[in-house]
Amino acid sequence: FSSELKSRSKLYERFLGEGTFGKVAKCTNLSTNEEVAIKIIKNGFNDTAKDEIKVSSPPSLDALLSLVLHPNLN
Ligand SMILES: Nc1ncnc2c1ncn2[C@@H]1O[C@H](COP(=O)(O)OP(=O)(O)OP(=O)(O)O)[C@@H](O)[C@H]1O
Repeated sequence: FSSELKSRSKLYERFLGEGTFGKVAKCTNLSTNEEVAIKIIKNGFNDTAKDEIKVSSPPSLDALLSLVLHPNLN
């Protein structure tokens, strides 16, 4: 997959690991020099990947407070 990553201006550096849904590679964004981990999702796991992106987005302060202050919790 390294040629595809290069074409998106990311430099593939090394393989980091493999999970159930895909492989993870360490890359550098050549326009910002930022180091990133890129997960290449296996075919057939598109929906799972979308769920994972939702989970990794930080919740808002309001969302966290609504959990802490929920009337059913002591
Ligand atoms: N941001 C990261 N930095 C360094 N290594 C990472 C990073 N993300 C993933 N890895 C490596 O890639 C491996 C696979 O990650 P991935 O998220 O695909 O699977 P997992 O969460 O370990 O397991 P599963 O897919 O079963 O949930 C990890 O075990 C880890 O070694």
